Amino acid sequence: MEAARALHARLTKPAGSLGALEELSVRLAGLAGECPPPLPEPVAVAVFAGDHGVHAQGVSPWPQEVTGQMVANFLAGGAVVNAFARQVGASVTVVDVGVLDDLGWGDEGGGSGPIPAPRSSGEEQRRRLVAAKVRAGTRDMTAEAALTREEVSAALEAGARVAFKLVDDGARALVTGDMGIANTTPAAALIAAFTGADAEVVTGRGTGIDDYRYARKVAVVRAALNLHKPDPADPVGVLAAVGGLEHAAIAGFILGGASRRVPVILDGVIAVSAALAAAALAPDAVGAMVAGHRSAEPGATVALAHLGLDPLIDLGLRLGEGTGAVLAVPIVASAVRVLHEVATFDSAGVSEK
Ligand SMILES: Cc1cc2ncn([C@H]3O[C@H](COP(=O)(O)O)[C@@H](O)[C@H]3O)c2cc1C
Ligand SMILES: O=C(O)c1cccnc1
Repeated sequence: MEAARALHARLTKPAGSLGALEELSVRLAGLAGECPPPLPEPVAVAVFAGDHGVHAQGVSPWPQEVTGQMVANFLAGGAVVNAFARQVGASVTVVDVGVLDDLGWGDEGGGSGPIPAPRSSGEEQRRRLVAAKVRAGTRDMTAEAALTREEVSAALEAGARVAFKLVDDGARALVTGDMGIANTTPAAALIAAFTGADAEVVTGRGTGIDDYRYARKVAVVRAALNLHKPDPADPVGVLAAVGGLEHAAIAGFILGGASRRVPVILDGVIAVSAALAAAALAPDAVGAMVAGHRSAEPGATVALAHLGLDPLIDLGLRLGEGTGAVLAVPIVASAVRVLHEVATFDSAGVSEK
């Protein structure tokens, strides 16, 4: 990091003129342990999918089968995250850690299902399904713990395994994605549990709900927290009480990437709620996290502040899937490219002030 700061001071630009990109490139040099750090490419997006027992409480206007249907859409290349990933040349891996439907591809574990025919886009995209279902959806956290500790461990390990495989296959930046109808509810509960913020402050409208349903959602988050009183010093216990399988898997994915010293670009509120769990398990993992964007969900801002991360972009997105994080990829790559390619005052013969 010292070497990166010293190099920045010699590049042909006023010191500090690249704002947040300078500190980002310094952090990435620290993560890699070398200056300049490797360019963060190729990029691999992993979309973790799961369903939620708390859906029964009326917290989302969408039917649960949309989760499995969207998995098929990701594999066909037709979701927003596919379009954005094509724009930056990223692969898309879909990981079933907890979808209610069996997706028709069996769950023998580790295999990859048949990929539907690509949509008619000229650009190629590597897409793959990883079958790693821990359980067909969580339990309703307002009645009992959403998961057992063993199920949380299995999901954490599934996420870490995906990170290892993607890095072994060459990825030099990982992007978190999520799909799971009702998953903004456990995300809010996780953020409240880890930061101590009130349920009302961290709960948002998710896919878009009216005032009646919103009041109900806040009450559901509050009821789950009151029932389980999760201890933030026990992150596996917090994930078991009020988490989701995709939340736990994303936490494992972050830890897997961090342990390989590869940057993990975080998407929206589901990702940052999972990042709080990852940070509670291994505080050093924050060094590998890059906050891709600020989700419109209020809990995301609370979680980012707790992690001490500033988001790179703020476009009012509230979709998930990894979309906001994929949009940040060119910014992360540009920050690193500066350290590789920009001339110094000496080499370019530019006068200093
Ligand atoms: C068609 C569709 C595509 C999506 N892609 C991401 N989400 C996002 O919305 C869901 C969370 O919002 P809530 O908690 O309000 O249910 C998650 O599946 C999330 O990934 C989608 C939602 C829908 C309906
Ligand atoms: O920020 C997100 O990831 C998000 C927001 C709303 C709905 N689904 C996801």
